[in-house]
Amino acid sequence: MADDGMLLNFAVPDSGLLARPSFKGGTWRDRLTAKKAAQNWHAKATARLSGEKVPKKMVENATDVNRTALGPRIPRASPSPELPATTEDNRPAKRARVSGDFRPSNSHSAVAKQPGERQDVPKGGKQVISSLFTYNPTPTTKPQPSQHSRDDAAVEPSNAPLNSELDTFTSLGISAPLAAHLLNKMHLKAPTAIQKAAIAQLVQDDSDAFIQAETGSGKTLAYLLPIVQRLMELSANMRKRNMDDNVQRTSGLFAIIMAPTRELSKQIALVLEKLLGCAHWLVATTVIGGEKKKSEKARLRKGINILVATPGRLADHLEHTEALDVSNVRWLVLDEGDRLMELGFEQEIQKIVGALNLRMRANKDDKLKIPGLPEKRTTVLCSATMKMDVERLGQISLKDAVHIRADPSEKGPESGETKDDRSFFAPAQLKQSYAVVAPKLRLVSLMAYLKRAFARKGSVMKAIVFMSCADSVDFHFDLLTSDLEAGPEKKKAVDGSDAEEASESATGKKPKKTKAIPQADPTKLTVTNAASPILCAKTHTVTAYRLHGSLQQSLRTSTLAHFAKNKEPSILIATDVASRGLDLPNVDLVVEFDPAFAREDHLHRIGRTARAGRDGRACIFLMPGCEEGYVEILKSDRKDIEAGIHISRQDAEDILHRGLITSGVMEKNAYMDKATDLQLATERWALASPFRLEAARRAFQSHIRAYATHVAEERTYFDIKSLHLGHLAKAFALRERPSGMKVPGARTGAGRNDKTLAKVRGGAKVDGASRKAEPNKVVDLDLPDSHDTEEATKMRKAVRAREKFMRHAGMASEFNLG
Ligand SMILES: Nc1ncnc2c1ncn2[C@@H]1O[C@H](COP(=O)(O)OP(=O)(O)OP(=O)(O)O)[C@@H](O)[C@H]1O
Repeated sequence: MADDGMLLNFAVPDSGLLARPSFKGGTWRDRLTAKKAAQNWHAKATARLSGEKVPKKMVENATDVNRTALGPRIPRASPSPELPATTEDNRPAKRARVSGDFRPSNSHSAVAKQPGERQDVPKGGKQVISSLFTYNPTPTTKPQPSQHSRDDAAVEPSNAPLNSELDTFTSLGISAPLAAHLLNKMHLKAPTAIQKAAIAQLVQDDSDAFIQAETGSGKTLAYLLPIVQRLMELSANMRKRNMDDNVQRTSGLFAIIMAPTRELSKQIALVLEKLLGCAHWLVATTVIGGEKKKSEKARLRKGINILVATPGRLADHLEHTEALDVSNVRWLVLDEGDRLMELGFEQEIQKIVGALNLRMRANKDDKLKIPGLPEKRTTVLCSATMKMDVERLGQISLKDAVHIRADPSEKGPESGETKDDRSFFAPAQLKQSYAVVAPKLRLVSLMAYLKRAFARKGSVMKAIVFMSCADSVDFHFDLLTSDLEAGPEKKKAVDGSDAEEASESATGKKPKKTKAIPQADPTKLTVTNAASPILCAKTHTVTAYRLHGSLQQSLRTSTLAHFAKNKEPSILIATDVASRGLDLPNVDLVVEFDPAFAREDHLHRIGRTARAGRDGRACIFLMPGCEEGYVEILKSDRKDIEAGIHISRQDAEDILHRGLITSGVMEKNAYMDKATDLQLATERWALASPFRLEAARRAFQSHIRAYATHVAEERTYFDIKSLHLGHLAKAFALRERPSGMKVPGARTGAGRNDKTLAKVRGGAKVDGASRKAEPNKVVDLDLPDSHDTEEATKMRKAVRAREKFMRHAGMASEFNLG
């Protein structure tokens, strides 16, 4: 609104217009914005009064500043005594506009009703439209100038293949045909450091082994290659003795590889299949659940030599499938041992190890049938960490194990450092950064960050964004794959369509123009990939994918396969179901939008990039305040932090500016307008459909619950009582007060009701004057008691709480227990 009309009413004192008003209260940014607005207004008024033409830019600036200051938070100039006040100027500064009608009366507002827009506001529901840039907590830490001075060239990758001519697969005892197959078919020239150590040991020795190495260092081949090599030797032995031609599928089951999730098992099976290309007489299969047991049984009956399994399903088959003969098993691998324990597979593993021991003893004569079959079984345990539960797993499964590490000079259990999981580091070449972003700015900052990342084709091919819960993944996926500018009548073509249609759009084919179905739920779980209009650039499209445990297994598998194969820029929004062991090619960037529940999870997440010596970037979003302390954890990720490697920092302003202001613009604060517009567009988008609104509320609530499940020792950084729920709601495009939020069909747990959020805060009112939480009140979320001192108890409780949270949030199958 132009101010011109109002100025006509002003009486101008002789002294000329204006003793400059003073600006008090708010942050320096608020005061600066208000001061600029007043300066513009002052210059304009003076020009008008002296009959000069007002430059157009000045008018725009004044309007822009007002718009940015949408919310009433901008401290108004104290009315000058010389200034006859208008009604507008006399209006007391309000913190936020709260009204039954969610439309602000302010005509400057960018929230004016859009044509065709639905106003899905609950009857009598309060809407809060506040400015994005006011009342934000200020960061407690400042960036160090040196934090931006990382010398990339000096960093040697820590998980790359070795480059000495002496380090070849054959020099480690791998046969020439297998080494040739590795080179010609799998394009692997030299082993990585962990492969060198593990292959040399396992090819010639039958001792048990504990393999510990960082992410992306090639652990899978480190244990698969020796097994395949030894089985090929068995075959050669049989040929020599003129027995059968080779080892046949009916010769027996020789190796079992256990992994905690179905995805990981499938991935291992794929690598194994490639490896067996040079020994086609060896047969491998998987038993991992999610498939009919009958067909698994049929495969087992036909005979297999190597089995990849999840513990639950394997234990089941051992009990119920007669055809599964494990008397010849001489290699047992427990991959991701710490995860196996975390997910509560201890009992199953105990059962399996017990059954293997029993049947091996009972069938000792069988080895005569297969000359060269080792007397004893070799058990290999792989884990990134050496936590107490891994020790327990070692006790169950290993005997006199050799500790294999990439760098043998590192200290191990023999040095008495068994419980030190600080021996698990991020790859040296991984560039880490953190973004300090206030809760209200989180959503727009994420979009700006991703926009910038994908702006230039090729700068980022693939990115993974980690979120804390499935509901949040669904909400963000839906948002990123929607056209925020289009009204509901121009709904995205993939809304309401099935997965195949979505896949087509992802493969570059034109999306089918399906008719918008008004009642179709756009959040429905059959669509797991679609183009992301907000991230697409003129030169390329960006496809967004979602992945979490509430999706059907078949959909999860196809989504991962699709993401892995996609040669165009793409982004996977996922829960921790994608954090462990998954080897997705060309992931250049990992964004931890919600920090992980524990340091190890965080290391596994960022380990999805910078694999096998390749470059990679990772960025974690932290909120100002106690979360900034998490930087200490980030520093502990790095072995090389003392060597001058820095973790760079970005603030929300940088992110918004870089992501939203493209061409050589202009005013310093233009990003505020853009961010405000974007935020308002997301809010309108959420309001336009009851499904979206519900999904946004559900995502918000699940996010808060997930927030409460950080492991006890990290809860100083993630203190749920310090969360500003009202601000955080804005990051889910919500205009409602969290206290009154109702989610029909929310995945609530037993005994939970709509007051959950208030309870999270220790019974304090969520909004309004009594916002402060009562510090000593116990958080009522069925969470672990934070007063425990014993580490083991803490960990167990945290895991139990997390499992409980998942159950309550309807994510029981998050990890696909096999
Ligand atoms: N010798 C090698 N040379 C080049 N690339 C390799 C080599 N060995 C493995 N790789 C590649 O490295 C990547 C990571 O391998 P793998 O998944 O086995 O790592 P990992 O150590 O198990 O990682 P995580 O701990 O994340 O599970 C794979 O893409 C694999 O093909």
